[in-house]
Amino acid sequence: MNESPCYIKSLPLPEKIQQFYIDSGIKQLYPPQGEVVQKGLLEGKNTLAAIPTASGKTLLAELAMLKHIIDGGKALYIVPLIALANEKYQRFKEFEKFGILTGISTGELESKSEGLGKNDIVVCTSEKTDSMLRNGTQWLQTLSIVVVDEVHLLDEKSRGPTLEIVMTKLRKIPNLQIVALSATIGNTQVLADWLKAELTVSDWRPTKLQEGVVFGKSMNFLSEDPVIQKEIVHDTKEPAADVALDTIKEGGQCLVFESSRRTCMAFAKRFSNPKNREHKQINILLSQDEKNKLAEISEEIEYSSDTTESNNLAECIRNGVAFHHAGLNAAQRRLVEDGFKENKIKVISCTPTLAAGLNLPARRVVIRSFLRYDANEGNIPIPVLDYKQMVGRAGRPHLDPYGQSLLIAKSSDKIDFLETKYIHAKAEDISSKLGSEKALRSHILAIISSGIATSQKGVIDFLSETFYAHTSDLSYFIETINECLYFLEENDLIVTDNNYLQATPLGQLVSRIYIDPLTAVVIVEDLKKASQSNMEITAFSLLQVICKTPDIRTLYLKGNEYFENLIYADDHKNEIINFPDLDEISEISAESFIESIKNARILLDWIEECETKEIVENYVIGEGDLHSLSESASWISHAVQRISKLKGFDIQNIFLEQRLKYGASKELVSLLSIKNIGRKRARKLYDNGIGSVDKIKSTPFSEVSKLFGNKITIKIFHELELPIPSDEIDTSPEVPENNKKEINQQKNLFDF
Ligand SMILES: Nc1ncnc2c1ncn2[C@@H]1O[C@H](COP(=O)(O)OP(=O)(O)OP(=O)(O)O)[C@@H](O)[C@H]1O
Repeated sequence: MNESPCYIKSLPLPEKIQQFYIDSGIKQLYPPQGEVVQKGLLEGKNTLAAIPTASGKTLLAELAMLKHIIDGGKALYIVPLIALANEKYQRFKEFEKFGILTGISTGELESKSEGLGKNDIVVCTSEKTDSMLRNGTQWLQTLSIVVVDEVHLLDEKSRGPTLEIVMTKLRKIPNLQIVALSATIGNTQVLADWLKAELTVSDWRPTKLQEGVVFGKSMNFLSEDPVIQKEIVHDTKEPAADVALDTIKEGGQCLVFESSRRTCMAFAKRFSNPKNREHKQINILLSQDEKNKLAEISEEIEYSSDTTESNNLAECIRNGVAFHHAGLNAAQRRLVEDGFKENKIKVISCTPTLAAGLNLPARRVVIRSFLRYDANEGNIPIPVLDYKQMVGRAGRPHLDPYGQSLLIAKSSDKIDFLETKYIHAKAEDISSKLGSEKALRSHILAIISSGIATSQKGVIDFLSETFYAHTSDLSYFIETINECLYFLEENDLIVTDNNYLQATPLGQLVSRIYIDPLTAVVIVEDLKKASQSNMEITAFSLLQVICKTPDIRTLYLKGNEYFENLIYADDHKNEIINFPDLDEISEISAESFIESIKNARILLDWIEECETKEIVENYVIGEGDLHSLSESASWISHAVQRISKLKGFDIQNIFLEQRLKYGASKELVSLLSIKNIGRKRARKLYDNGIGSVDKIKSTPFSEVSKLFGNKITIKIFHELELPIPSDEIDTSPEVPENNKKEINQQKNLFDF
């Protein structure tokens, strides 16, 4: 391979684009980037780049996409997470100055999103891409390049199969170039063979990474030859805290990875307790200016919510350490991430979700425990791939001379173990997770519904092109495919006529609205039963059906919640459509029934306008949990409505979809259609006799502004195209306090 440097100036791109990169400090490509270009990235060749975090994968994608667009093509950039989609979208929007348009879509799983096609680059999650493919979105067929970010996530049980199917479908577009970006994994060559791609594997990084183990008062960087040892000056009796303090002292930032939410918050709390040594020492290390900046973030966190967890987070940040996990609401997560990016927050105690993609580099990364809890297997060691993703966050390009990562050894004999198990270990092979019936049934229905396959052979032929088929035994696969076809036919989702397969109207709907066929089966069964009986269907009845479906990631039962919810279920027997005989069913089924009761109760409280603080504290859940539960329930309630209509069930519309989205009662639904009105403002309007959009239209500006102040009222009047008295414009008093909280609340809800 040619080792000579590859300059931006030498790339086949217009001068103004070359200059854009040079002005941003990128004059020449990093060696692995150069290798990828040399192997044909800009000549349209399929490419698999398996190179470490922060070594410039995004730049490769940009160069390839720009080349296509200059030549009249169109690009799709697929990401695994919404947060990552936003990050990439913001970046690609910088190309607007060259007349290159970027669009983003992460939600609305039933829409064709034809409007997105006007863009040159579209950033989407794999689920959104799959839904557009199912709905026959035309512009997808005009793509000339697809970039798949974090392609190693093919290995992930919940989302990998969708990514795999999306890639298999997209590969059928003629002359499409696929650029797949991956972390370093074991079987890159196998993946490259599947993609018919040129492969570049490298462990080169722009900033060197020293990987080590802490034992006692000593940091031992074992990846170095000779091994580098460094004594830790601080002494809090907590090695991870000592390393964090040492990092701050050196002017750096530190990420501390914990294995659970509980330990993640506990670590941050120890730092924030004025009685503890950690806090005393961090207090000395931070300057007054730094403390002021932390206090500002802390105030914003307090503003974003009034839950105890939010107050705890605010308190921790005020005292120098943040925590970050999926239970936080979206505004809080963003405040912590931005605070860290801006170098205001020096230490984040986090769960591994933070390592999954977002560009949050730190001088040091500490992994406090290499164990992770698994519901089936108990505490198990994390995979090397996850370890590499976490430690890969260490070292900020252009800012740090090197990055350092540290595992904690609790005893001296663990040092060798950790060295072999992680530091010198190669990441595992990835494997397809498409082989299960759960993963396959939804995609098989979609293939049939969209006409990709019209026979069993057609289904098998299509699936023979997947990564699963490329790497596994087909006979077992075919058996599972046949079981799925049987399931779909049994449940009226497909029909077979002389070997000709066709989706029924129900099957077509299920595929388009993007739900698991089993979800549809549960809904149909329960709605049928309900419509045949005389029972009164309440919001709780439908919420319980929704919470039984496999598309809802329910919140688990804790402690003695089983019995408490069993009693509740018994008291509300009349409202439950399908009350199983708990003595006759398995323990697991009984538990999941009771779990559906708990989750339905949470959602009922939400749509009955209980305060968020009250809900999260009563059920001991995070705000983020509540929002993702209500978001997914809102999506399934849409499915309930559509299926009910299609099948002609006589179920009264109780507006669950909108109510779940905003957490509001039925009488507020019409007000919630206005952009700046959420649950609290709608309630205020309603209680003041302004209970509908028409009523707002007939209410004087001054009356509405008494409730919300001028600024918000102007926004509402603007949206409704109502005249605003000229003397009211911009003489506004500030928005009342709880309304500000509501703004954040709404933002969060749309953010998942
Ligand atoms: N050839 C280069 N010369 C100088 N800086 C570069 C070069 N390539 C990329 N960078 C810079 O390095 C940083 C990391 O690059 P980038 O975000 O593309 O990495 P990545 O591999 O996509 O990271 P991650 O896996 O974390 O998403 C960015 O600030 C980028 O501008």
